[in-house]
Amino acid sequence: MAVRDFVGETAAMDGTILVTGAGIDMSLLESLREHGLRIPDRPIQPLTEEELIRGLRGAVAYVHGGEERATAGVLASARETLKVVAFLGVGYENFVDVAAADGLGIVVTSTPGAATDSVTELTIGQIINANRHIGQFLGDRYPGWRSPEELPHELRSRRVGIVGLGANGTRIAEVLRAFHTDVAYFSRTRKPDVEERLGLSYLPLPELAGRSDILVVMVPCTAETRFMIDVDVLKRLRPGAVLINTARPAVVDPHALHEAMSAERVGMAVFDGFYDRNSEIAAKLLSDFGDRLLVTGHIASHTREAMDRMVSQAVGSIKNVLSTGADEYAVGKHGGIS
Ligand SMILES: O=C(O)C(=O)CO
Repeated sequence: MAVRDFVGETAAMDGTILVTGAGIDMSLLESLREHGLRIPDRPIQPLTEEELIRGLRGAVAYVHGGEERATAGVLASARETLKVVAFLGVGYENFVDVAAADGLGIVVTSTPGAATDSVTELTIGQIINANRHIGQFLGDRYPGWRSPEELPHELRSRRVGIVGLGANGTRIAEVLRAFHTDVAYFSRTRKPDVEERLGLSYLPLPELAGRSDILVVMVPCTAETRFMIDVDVLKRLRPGAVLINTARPAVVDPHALHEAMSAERVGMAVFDGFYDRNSEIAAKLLSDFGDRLLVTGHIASHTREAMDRMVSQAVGSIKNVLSTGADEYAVGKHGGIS
C-alpha cells in the first residue's frame, strides 16, 4: 500500500485509539486527532482477552500501557483496522506477540530510554531496602543485633553483579558507583566504553554470580534469557545474597529460586511484577519466605515523568507509523531499537 493511500485510508476510517493502563495523561494524545483518530476519555484496563478484543474494535492505534496480553488471536481480530501497537516500555516480549503483528502488517513500537531513571530509582531503592533490611525494622522496631556479624554492610563494601548492561543496567551501575560500590557485569555484548567510564569489570555469568553479594537482573525476557538465572547460577551466589529482579520475573527460574531461598543461598529476593499467581510455585514462594521475598506490582516505570515521556514517545511513533508506515522505535521485522 502506498504511503498516501495508507494515510488517506486512516483518516477516512475515523478510527479510534485504544489506550490501556493507568496514570496516563490523555491530553498528551490530543494531537493524534490530526490523524483522524478519536481519543477516548480515559484508558481502560482489559482483564480478559474478550475485553481486549472488544476494546480494539475499530481501533487504528493501540497504546499498550497495561498488563494485558496482545496475543496472535487478539491482533488477528483487529487486523482490518489496526496499524500500530505502541507499547509503553521496553519489555514488550511477553505482552505483545510481535511475530504475529509482523505477519499481520501491524507495526509494534516501544519507548527505549523513557523510563530508565524511574526503573533505576526503584531498583536502587530496593537494593538499599534489602541491604539495610529497612522493611524489617519499620514501625520503630529496634534490631538488637546478637553479634557484629549480623550487622548489614554499607554499599561501599558490597559486590554487586549486574546481568544486562543496557540503558537501565548502565544507569544502575552509574548510581551504584556513586556509593563506591564494586560493580561487575555480564552482558551478551561487552561494553568496553562503559567499563572504562564507570570502572566496571566484565565477567561470564557463573563467575559474576560467584562474586556477588547482590545480583541485579536487568535483561529483557526472551527465549534466550528465560530462566537464565537457574540452579547453576543461584548456587554460586555468596551465602545470603540478595537477588534483585526488576526486569521480568521469568528471567529467574522460580523452582531454582525456591531451592536457593530454602538453602539460604539467596537471603532475600526482590521482584517488580511476579509469576502467575495461580501457579503452584508462585504461591509456594510467597507463602514459604515471608518478608525475605519482596514483591511490588510492576511499578518500576510508574512515575509521572516516565509515564509522560513514554506516552509522548508513543504518540510520536503512532504519527510516524500512520504517516510513513515506519518509526525508529519499531521492533520486530520493522526494525529499530529494542
Ligand atoms: O520498560 C518496561 O517494559 C518496564 O516494564 C519497566 O518496568
